[in-house]
Amino acid sequence: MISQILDKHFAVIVNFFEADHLENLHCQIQSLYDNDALKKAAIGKHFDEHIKTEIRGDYIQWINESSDITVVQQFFQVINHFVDYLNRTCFMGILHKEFHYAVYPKGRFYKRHLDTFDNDQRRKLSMVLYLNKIWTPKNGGDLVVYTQDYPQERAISVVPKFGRLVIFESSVLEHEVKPVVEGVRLSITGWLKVR
Ligand SMILES: O=C(O)CCC(=O)C(=O)O
Ligand SMILES: [Fe+2]
Repeated sequence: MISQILDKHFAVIVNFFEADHLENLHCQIQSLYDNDALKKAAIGKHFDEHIKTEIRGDYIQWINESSDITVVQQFFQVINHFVDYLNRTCFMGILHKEFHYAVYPKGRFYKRHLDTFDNDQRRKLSMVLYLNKIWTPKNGGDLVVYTQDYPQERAISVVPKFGRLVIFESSVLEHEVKPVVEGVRLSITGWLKVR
């Protein structure tokens, strides 16, 4: 997996989280959505930040390690273990992380973009964990990652199936979320950061 990230800047992993943990995370995000607890996502950083539904239409809620919700604590235990591993074996120097729940209702998308900002390059790895119980290509909402294969880029589509974890280099790979055709697309998205 690590060699895939280093070679191709990109990896798709299953079984990173245990089945009952995924189940609990699914219930948590579903109930937040059902209770209208998520906010429209913005674009940019600080003074640049604004909401633009024509670029990005998801609803989010940031989560953090000091949460008193057990499933969230467990989530960060797995992430911390992974960060330790990356820092020990690949000397990645990851010091910080940020994660949020994300929900894309029908018709919503996120146009092609990079996860780093002009005024902030600290994001090293992007991670997306999909939490849709039933999802087929007909539901839409594919993640499309644009690889930089010379001489022509390649578009790789990932169907956001339950339990899949996508990891890619934040400053290297442009990507987009295709419009959701049917259903509600649930995920946790986050970044491992240096400094
Ligand atoms: O949900 C996904 O598949 C990707 C989301 C994304 O690109 C982002 O939030 O920056
Ligand atoms: Fe992104």
